[in-house]
Amino acid sequence: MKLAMVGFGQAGGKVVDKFLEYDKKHNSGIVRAAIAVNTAKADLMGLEHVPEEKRVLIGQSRVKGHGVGADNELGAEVAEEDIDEIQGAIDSVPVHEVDAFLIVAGLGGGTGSGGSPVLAKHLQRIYTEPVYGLGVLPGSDEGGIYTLNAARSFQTFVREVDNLLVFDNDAWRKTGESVQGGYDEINEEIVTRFGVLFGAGEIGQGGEVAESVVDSSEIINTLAGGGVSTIGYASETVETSSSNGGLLSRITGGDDDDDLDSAHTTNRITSLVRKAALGRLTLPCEIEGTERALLVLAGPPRHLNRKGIERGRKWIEEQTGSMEVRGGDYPITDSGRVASVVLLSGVTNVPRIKELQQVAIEAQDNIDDIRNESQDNLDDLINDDEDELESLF
Ligand SMILES: Nc1nc2c(ncn2[C@@H]2O[C@H](COP(=O)(O)OP(=O)(O)OP(=O)(O)O)[C@@H](O)[C@H]2O)c(=O)[nH]1
Repeated sequence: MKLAMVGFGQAGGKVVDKFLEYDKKHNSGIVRAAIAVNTAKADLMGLEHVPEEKRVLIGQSRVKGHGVGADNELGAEVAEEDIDEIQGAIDSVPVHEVDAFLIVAGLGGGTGSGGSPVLAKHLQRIYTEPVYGLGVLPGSDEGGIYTLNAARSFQTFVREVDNLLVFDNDAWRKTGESVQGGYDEINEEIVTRFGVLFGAGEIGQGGEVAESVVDSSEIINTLAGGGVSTIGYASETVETSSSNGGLLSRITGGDDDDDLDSAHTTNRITSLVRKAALGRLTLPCEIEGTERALLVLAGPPRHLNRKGIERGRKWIEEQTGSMEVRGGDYPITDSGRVASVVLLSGVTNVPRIKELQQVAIEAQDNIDDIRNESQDNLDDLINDDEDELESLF
């Protein structure tokens, strides 16, 4: 699936930068275009892979390249005022070659949290391609203003996009460690999960044709209908071998050894599907009640089979109660792993979202206290930021 990605704010920019790195490394061809938008000049300068001409600094007249300091109302205003500058960068994207837009942002800050819904609304008005969001929720130790921003942004973002894929930093920080310490690992996790999902169906030249192909339309159909999505992932190392059975032998079957292999392969797949769906999801939730799901099995073709995928698919149907579960494979010949990705779309029973909604309601009452507390933090942040900028120029 070919995407035009827009990283909005610091977290969004870093994740899109990482997607580009992943794309180069795996030759997966999912990032057809990448743009980074920010109010902080230093954040844009810190990116490694997004081309310089695709880095858009907005709000210069308001915040002079220093960021909006977790003020997401200001983030939204600035995005509206400078939407033409963002559109200017999007104008150079061959939109007819992309399957969808993906706007990536941390929902706890100011720029991405406020600006992403504004951009989503704008893109929906101009283009016919679906517009998805990848929203990162803050760690619960980050403070009231981050939670409040996330609560508000989430509500607006989910309304403006065709589907909001969510990653919860809070569920991914290591015990006893603040989330700030571990962004590299977390971003790796995000990119691996979404990379396998979006990479399915994008088989490069000379690649294997999948036995039951997952293509862009299956991903789009699973995400259609809106709401919130989460992703489960599990993988296992497998022995690599040059004696690759290939498509024909997988269809025609083989001798007894092959039957044994095939049973083993089927069992491995079904166990990986369970691990993915029942293990840590990008947004932890009850999987029962999920509206639609997609199962992707990625890895060397000889370690994938239709029977395993079919069993895995049926098992997900039983667990979720959904009648709309798709499944297929994503052959990667030279991979040393078999990975299972489960996309659960339209999830409803999500404790973290209920908590955020509660926060948004309570916050209406004590917004001034939170803002005052955050103003002190903001003053410190701006001082740090200025020191950082001075050292860069
Ligand atoms: N997963 C992940 N989360 C991040 C990263 N950087 C920041 N965050 C999270 O994103 C939120 C802050 O958003 P940022 O993207 O830093 O803020 P911003 O959109 O640039 O807005 P301002 O800095 O307020 O102008 C916090 O909840 C952080 O936990 C990152 O590299 N990876």
